[in-house]
Amino acid sequence: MARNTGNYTAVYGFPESADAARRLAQALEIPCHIAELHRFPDGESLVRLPEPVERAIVYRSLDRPNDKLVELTLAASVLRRQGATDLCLVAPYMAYMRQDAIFRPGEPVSQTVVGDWLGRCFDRFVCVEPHLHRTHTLDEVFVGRPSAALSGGTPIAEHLRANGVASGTVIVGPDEESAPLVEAVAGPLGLTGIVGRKERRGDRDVTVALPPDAPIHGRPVVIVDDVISSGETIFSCARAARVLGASRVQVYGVHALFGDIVAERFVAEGLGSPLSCDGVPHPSNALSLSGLLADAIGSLCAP
Ligand SMILES: O=P(O)(O)OC[C@H]1O[C@@H](O)[C@H](O)[C@@H]1O
Repeated sequence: MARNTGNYTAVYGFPESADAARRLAQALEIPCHIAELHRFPDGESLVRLPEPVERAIVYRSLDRPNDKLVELTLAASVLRRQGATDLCLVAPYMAYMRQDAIFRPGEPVSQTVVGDWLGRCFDRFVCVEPHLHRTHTLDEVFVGRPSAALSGGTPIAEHLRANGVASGTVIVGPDEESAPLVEAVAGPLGLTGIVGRKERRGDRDVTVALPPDAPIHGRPVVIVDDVISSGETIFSCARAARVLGASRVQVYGVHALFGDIVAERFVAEGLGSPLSCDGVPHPSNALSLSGLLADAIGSLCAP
């Protein structure tokens, strides 16, 4: 049976994530066009999207977001001018979600600012693990716009199943906020899931404590988290798992935001390479989100 495309007739991608945009278009069986980007010597961007359609999916994650936000705004403007009546932004990684409150006087609520901004450009939104903590749903971010916040747990559970996960494996999340992801991985596989307690004192100053009675001794541990950035959360969590006697530690991060120096730390910490989803292009990408995203687009636009 043909997949429900939500009546969207094309996916528009951007050069840095062209392959993932094409995979989504392929899953939906619709064409994919890649935007032409030009960077002027003064740093301004120009976006060209020559193929007009009425209902368009725009695919782009907002890692390293500042230029991308402007370019998405320009892209939406081009598509509207060319007659688009419905624009769905598929941004597997949505930026500025972590500043969802004023933590110190004088700060903005960046999540609200960016939500309002993109809500003026796009009609619908699909994101994966959008770091909704104090804000509980994407409806509060993109007010009045239909949206879907997808769990990265399904592709991780599928990957573990396909690779023959050992029955005694324990799925570990570093903090209470990772509990839904842990459950989405452990539940379908019938595995035990536990979460730790994280204390963050600075960007790279993090300690994760696991419950001392966690049933980890002699068992393989899989740590799962929504984002890996400095890696400190994972490193601390992995150390805690080893102190409790984990027989081996494997790591999955939904969104890999780290560079080479952090990748080397993974090796130095004896963790091997973490695996990530392809929402943010990264050498650790091993899990495709295309099927999950394609299914969500159909449901988001179901009559
Ligand atoms: O510790 P690093 O990798 O810098 O940051 C990632 C962590 O910080 C949190 O916001 C994320 O949910 C994740 O647990």
